Amino acid sequence: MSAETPKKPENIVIIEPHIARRGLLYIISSPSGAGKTTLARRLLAVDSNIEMSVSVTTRAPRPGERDGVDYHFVDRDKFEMMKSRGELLEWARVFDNHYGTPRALVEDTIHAGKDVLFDIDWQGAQQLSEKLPNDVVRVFVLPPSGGVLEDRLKSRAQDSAETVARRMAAASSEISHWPEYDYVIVNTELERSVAAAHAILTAERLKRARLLGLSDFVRDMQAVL
Ligand SMILES: Nc1ncnc2c1ncn2[C@@H]1O[C@H](COP(=O)(O)OP(=O)(O)OP(=O)(O)O)[C@@H](O)[C@H]1O
Ligand SMILES: Nc1nc2c(ncn2[C@@H]2O[C@H](COP(=O)(O)O)[C@@H](O)[C@H]2O)c(=O)[nH]1
Repeated sequence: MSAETPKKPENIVIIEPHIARRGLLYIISSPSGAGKTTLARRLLAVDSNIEMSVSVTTRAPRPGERDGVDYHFVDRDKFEMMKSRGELLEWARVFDNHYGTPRALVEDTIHAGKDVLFDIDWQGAQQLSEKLPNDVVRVFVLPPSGGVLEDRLKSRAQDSAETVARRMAAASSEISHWPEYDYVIVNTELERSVAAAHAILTAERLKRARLLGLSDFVRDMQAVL
């Protein structure tokens, strides 16, 4: 031990209580291009106890997108089959394509004691909120302005001019759903947005109603006081 390292007093025991907690479903929505995918990736990088829900979609892959990583790319028949078999927890048509959340990964992740992160639109957020009202945490991401939103869609350089125009035309209607969310992040500076998204996750994990093992923990403590 170096001279600078303070010595831990012998009579102090650091207790790290393991208190059982309900897993949460962390939903990020935004108008296309506001930055939710970027934010979601950064959140996964700073927190190892949350897993991404990889959606199925009938949309064609963008350059660089990988099947099974960014999405499960499926045709319309496969999508409909998954729907009819009850394999999707929620689904929606967005910009002429179909998107859905595979149920199995969400259930497996929750059972494994981890939280699940969703990059889904307002329709999906509504469906999950109806099915699991106590487990969802909903975050809406706004761009700093309409002009910045358009710049981001264009500078991403992965969609045609027509696609960018269609997404901009839908932006106002999508933004109108912000009051349905628990939190709103204006994504101006990415680092601040990542910090805000992580702060929300940390605080939501500490909510008393989610700490299933808290009563036992407190009772055991009181028993020896
Ligand atoms: N805070 C930020 N500052 C500058 N650029 C950003 C910021 N956040 C995201 N971007 C950039 O904006 C573009 C759009 O971001 P992203 O793809 O994450 O949006 P999205 O909301 O997931 O869009 P979509 O719904 O179409 O998938 C990307 O090029 C990304 O690098
Ligand atoms: N309801 C759902 N919406 C989803 C899902 N996966 C993605 N999305 C949303 O679709 C749009 C377009 O996404 P893009 O990758 O084509 O730009 C965007 O708002 C996503 O959040 C899903 O499983 N369910």
